[in-house]
Amino acid sequence: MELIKIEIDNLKVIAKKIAKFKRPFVATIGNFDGMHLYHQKVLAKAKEWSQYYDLPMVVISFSQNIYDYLNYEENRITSTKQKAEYIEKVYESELFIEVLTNDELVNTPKETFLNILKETFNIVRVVEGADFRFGAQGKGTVIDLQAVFGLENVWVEPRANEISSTKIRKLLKNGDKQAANDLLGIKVK
Ligand SMILES: Cc1cc2nc3c(=O)[nH]c(=O)nc-3n(C[C@H](O)[C@H](O)[C@H](O)COP(=O)(O)O)c2cc1C
Ligand SMILES: Nc1ncnc2c1ncn2[C@@H]1O[C@H](COP(=O)(O)OP(=O)(O)OP(=O)(O)O)[C@@H](O)[C@H]1O
Repeated sequence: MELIKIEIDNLKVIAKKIAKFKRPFVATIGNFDGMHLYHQKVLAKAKEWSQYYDLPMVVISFSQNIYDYLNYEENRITSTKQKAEYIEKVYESELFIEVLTNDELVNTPKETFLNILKETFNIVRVVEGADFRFGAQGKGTVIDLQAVFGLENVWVEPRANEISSTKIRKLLKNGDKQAANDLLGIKVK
């Protein structure tokens, strides 16, 4: 698996780095902090589509959770290195992209982000949970993904409210490591 770190406003460099893959991608995008059970569900579906349609898989993540960036906080459970190792080992993804979280990313309108996914990354299928948000102020939703990629090319995993990275961070803050690790793919030591 290749790990590429990019900045969202450097499209020419991104295009150059992606060009060697030649074929369109199945993508999933998100923080995937901790790889909890529903992250695993989303990633497994992306893998399944990648195999079924014979397309390479790309996981797009961010150097920092945008919420943390905006609030000058650091609540990460898992490092990029741990995430990349897990995605390579368990899902054999061809590509892992880490987008630098900066003001340019946060202010990228949803239309621009969609255009980058389609034109620069050559993504044709996307897998996300129902509450996935993207673009400035988190205005983009899975409906926007469906409008651009086609209804049949976007898998929407129903939201299971009992599990989120936010809830797991709270468990860890309260010292309940066992309960957190029961939900996490990448265990906390
Ligand atoms: C280009 C881009 C810009 C974003 N801008 C914001 C933002 O301004 N405010 C915000 O709360 N979240 C923003 N988000 C983050 C999303 O709300 C979301 O946290 C992230 O994409 C992961 O998806 P999920 O946590 O909804 O599953 C942005 C995401 C992307 C990809
Ligand atoms: N409980 C869940 N049920 C279904 N899909 C989920 C669930 N949690 C995350 N996902 C999906 O996994 C992908 C990556 O999610 P991401 O890590 O960005 O957010 P998150 O786990 O909801 O984190 P947070 O709780 O910090 O918002 C997204 O498509 C998201 O919708």
